[in-house]
Amino acid sequence: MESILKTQNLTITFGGHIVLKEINVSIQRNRFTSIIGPNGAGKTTFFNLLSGQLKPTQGRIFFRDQDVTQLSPDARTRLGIGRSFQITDVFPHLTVLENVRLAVQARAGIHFHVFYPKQKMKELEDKAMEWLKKALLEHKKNELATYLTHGEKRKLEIAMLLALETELLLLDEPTAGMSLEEVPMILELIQSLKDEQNRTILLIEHKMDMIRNLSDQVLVLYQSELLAQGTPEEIMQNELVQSAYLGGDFLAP
Ligand SMILES: Nc1ncnc2c1ncn2[C@@H]1O[C@H](COP(=O)(O)OP(=O)(O)OP(=O)(O)O)[C@@H](O)[C@H]1O
Repeated sequence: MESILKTQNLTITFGGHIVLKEINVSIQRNRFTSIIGPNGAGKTTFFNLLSGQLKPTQGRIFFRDQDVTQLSPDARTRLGIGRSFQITDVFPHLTVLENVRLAVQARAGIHFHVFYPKQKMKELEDKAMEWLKKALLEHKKNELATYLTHGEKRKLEIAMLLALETELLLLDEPTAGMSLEEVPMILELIQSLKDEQNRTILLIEHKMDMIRNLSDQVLVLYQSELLAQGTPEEIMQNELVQSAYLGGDFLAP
């Protein structure tokens, strides 16, 4: 199995407090990998290191065998590491389509001009519509982003991420803060991305039951360390994982 991303002894400390300690993982190309663990385990920090928002205290990150440890977030996006946008990155007073079009423009490296040729603008919008369709949000294309429900905003973030056309997608708890009715639509979207089998997806999630059917591989972070990695079945049966979560709802079906 071909690996697309590797970390080597990845470690970060904040003011003497170790948040991640010597994390060694290998992420398989075109596979779906979930990262689970309790609050404060270091999951988001791990993503921040992969996307370049943070630099490690020690250790290295390799993407397609290239050492990217010191590269900026933009340089990593250009190489193919895409991090999901946060709701705060969305322009609230632009429409859904305009937000995605801006991501398409960013990907194409085109800056906005007042006299932008009409035909070119149409091409960008057509491309943006493709991503909106994929994110199951085309019916909201003319809605101002500010009026979307929380779940729809998360779908918009994913549409903007898809518009960057990166090979690796980093999704940080896309269902966080959603109402129960909204969760299935995001799971459906993630499942459809997985079904295309041409992307490598890394997903952070709190609960095992959410990702059991989606994941090829699961990484468990616990108290700053990689506690276990394996298939969902292996993780469910792993004694270390079971004892770490004894009494918690983490392994609940
Ligand atoms: N920039 C920072 N400065 C200081 N401490 C930080 C910083 N970023 C994260 N931490 C600390 O690192 C630890 C891990 O945080 P992180 O957000 O990565 O955990 P998490 O597993 O994503 O948790 P959650 O599931 O609650 O989102 C926490 O104790 C947090 O306070």
